[in-house]
Amino acid sequence: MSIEVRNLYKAFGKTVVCDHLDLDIPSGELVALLGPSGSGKTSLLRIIAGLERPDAGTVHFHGEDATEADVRDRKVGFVFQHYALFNHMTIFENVAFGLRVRPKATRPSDEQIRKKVTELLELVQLDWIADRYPHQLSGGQRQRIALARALAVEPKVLLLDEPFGALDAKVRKELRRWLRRLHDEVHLTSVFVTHDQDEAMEVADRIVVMNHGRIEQQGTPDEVYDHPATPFVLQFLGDVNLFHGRFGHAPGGTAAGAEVSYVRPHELDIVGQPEEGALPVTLSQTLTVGPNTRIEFKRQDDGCYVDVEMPRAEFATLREQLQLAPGSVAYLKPRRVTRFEAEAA
Ligand SMILES: Nc1ncnc2c1ncn2[C@@H]1O[C@H](COP(=O)(O)OP(=O)(O)OP(=O)(O)O)[C@@H](O)[C@H]1O
Repeated sequence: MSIEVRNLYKAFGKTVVCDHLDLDIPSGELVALLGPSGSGKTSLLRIIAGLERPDAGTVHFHGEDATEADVRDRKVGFVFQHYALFNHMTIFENVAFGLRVRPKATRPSDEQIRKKVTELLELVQLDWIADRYPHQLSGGQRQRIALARALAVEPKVLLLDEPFGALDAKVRKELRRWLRRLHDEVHLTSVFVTHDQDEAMEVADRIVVMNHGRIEQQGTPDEVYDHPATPFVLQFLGDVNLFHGRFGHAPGGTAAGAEVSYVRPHELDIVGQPEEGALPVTLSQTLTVGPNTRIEFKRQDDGCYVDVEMPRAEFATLREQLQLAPGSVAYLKPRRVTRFEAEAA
């Protein structure tokens, strides 16, 4: 089921959380609402869910106006950050719950419920813990059960609010991949809220970047990363070095002064000799984390720091070749520069 949001407006007192938003979510897509804390992601999700009323604007589900529809009639499934499983019920009964509380006329038989719950537990690969209780499960397992429970009532839309937010980094990573695979099997229109750009990039078909209640940009992960529409999107999606004016030129020139140049740390080459367009710098320190080394340089013109990142083996070779150590002089050449007008930055 597709979702169409039109001219949506919502404010809490003076805080505008949805500032005349338009958004189209095609049927079957997995969309991430990505933005910093307070940008309005959760409010938008709650309005789509029917848990919150907009002040103005509409939400359509597959062309039908659902703005005034009750949350129960919207056929949405929810998964929240804090898994709200019933502790006194087995995992099986937790997943079966939504089916068992249906009115008699639409309630499936015990046999149908058994079949459905078993299928869902297999889908989330936890059929072997059906008889356990929530406290006997890990956080990651509980979130998978929360997802199975949301899917049990066959929602037309799945809404997830920071579903992995309470889990540690390793489990989070596993569950991202797992959610992606699950979505490829089920193809349910899904919207998930996250403030983690890696999570959005890895999981979503499309990313909607939000800031101050507005949509800054939407597109595939590659589109928003490679062609950021605004300095905010560029900076939110990963580390970046900022240079006033044209890269490699001192700020203050007429045309150059009106621009800001951005270069990501992994898009800078280190060379040993001065070259046209290369920035003279002094090595300050290096830091190796996992497979990459981050090298911090100080610009010779204005003393600002510039970060470069590269695979650790590559840096080890380069360090040998150029005899790099703290205090060494080197030159930085960008492989790619993104420029915005200074006012936009
Ligand atoms: N019920 C409410 N009453 C008053 N203010 C609210 C309410 N809900 C949200 N807000 C405010 O609206 C702003 C946007 O909140 P929202 O939860 O939508 O942002 P978010 O992008 O999801 O942020 P986070 O990642 O921190 O949850 C925040 O400043 C928040 O304090």
